[in-house]
Amino acid sequence: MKDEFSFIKSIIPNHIQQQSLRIGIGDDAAVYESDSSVDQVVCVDTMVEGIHFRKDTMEPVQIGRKALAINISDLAAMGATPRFYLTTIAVPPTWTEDHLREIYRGMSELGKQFKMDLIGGDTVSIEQSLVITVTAIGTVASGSAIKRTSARKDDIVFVTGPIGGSAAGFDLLNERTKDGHFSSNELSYVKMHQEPMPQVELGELFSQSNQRMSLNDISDGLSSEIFEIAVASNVQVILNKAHIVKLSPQLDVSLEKRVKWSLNGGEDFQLVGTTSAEQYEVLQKQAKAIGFSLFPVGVVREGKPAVFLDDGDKELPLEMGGYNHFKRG
Ligand SMILES: Nc1ncnc2c1ncn2[C@@H]1O[C@H](COP(=O)(O)OP(=O)(O)O)[C@@H](O)[C@H]1O
Ligand SMILES: Cc1ncc(C[n+]2csc(CCOP(=O)(O)OP(=O)(O)O)c2C)c(N)n1
Ligand SMILES: [Mg+2]
Ligand SMILES: [Mg+2]
Ligand SMILES: [Mg+2]
Repeated sequence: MKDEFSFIKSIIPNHIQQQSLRIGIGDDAAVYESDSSVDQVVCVDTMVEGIHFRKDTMEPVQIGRKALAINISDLAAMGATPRFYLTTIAVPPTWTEDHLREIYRGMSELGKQFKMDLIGGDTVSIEQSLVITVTAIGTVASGSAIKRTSARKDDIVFVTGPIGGSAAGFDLLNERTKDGHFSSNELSYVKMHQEPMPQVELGELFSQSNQRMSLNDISDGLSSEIFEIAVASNVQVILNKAHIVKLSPQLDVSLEKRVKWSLNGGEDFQLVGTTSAEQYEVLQKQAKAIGFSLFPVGVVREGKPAVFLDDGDKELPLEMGGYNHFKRG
């Protein structure tokens, strides 16, 4: 990158999507109108070269897209509608301005899909690895955000799509890199890793339903995300192994590996939630009406917070094997 200021100028969006924006990129801070009928929902997540992506696992356009997607996913997990985002980028000398523009193109394309405006950020230099931090802002009807604390005994535990696909794709990328040859089945998992799709429409459906439910998005792995719900709600969760196998990557590897990907792989960015059996049926119908589906993976019961895996014969306590930044092995 030759010049910070010309770079910033080059990434200013030409069009805005949100009518409430008063001041976007170009002043000391962004300003948007707020509305007392909604609650503001804000989150931030960072992606670091070497930890979340490498040049041989993802194209720059996919890195940008994913940096925004993982934040939109956190908004979806609260039931919010995405509105704005801010992007901070720390750039080492090994990344060209063309690469950076591709990163911003990835963000802008996904942003457009969800009617989000880029309203600010920061650009700095760094010695070694590229770091991208995105702050996302959304809104939800006042008092309707969906929390992790609302699981109750006898709830159904569900996910919104396949799980473990991102980890399977990452394994394939480690084996062959992004330029390797993949069958169309393999490529579908590689894409789950490189281009995860946040489940905004379902999040919105859940918050609009105004029913009791708990919700989380799957960044670290199903086992660890459902454990967070169990702890927050003070309940136990029993996951059904046969159900999880059905949602796991359909690749010619051992069943053990497929289950491990699904439980501990992470970066699926599907939603995991719990709600009463009655409400589950209603939500399933509403989800199908907008082209989505819910998949049952377990049940909630009373007890000291813990997660078990039921293999049909017995219940095994689940070791928390999801991704942990300070326990990578
Ligand atoms: N360094 C930090 N400083 C302040 N809050 C943090 C920090 N890291 C994480 N959090 C907060 O801790 C909670 C859990 O974070 P995290 O596990 O990263 O959530 P998620 O998986 O949804 O991104 C969130 O409320 C997040 O905002
Ligand atoms: C090069 C590389 N190594 C490892 C992974 C796997 N990985 C990195 S971070 C992560 C978990 C999710 O990231 P985190 O920063 O914990 O997101 P958050 O929980 O804050 O949403 C996983 C599975 C990857 N995507 N790329
Ligand atoms: Mg986070
Ligand atoms: Mg989350
Ligand atoms: Mg995490």
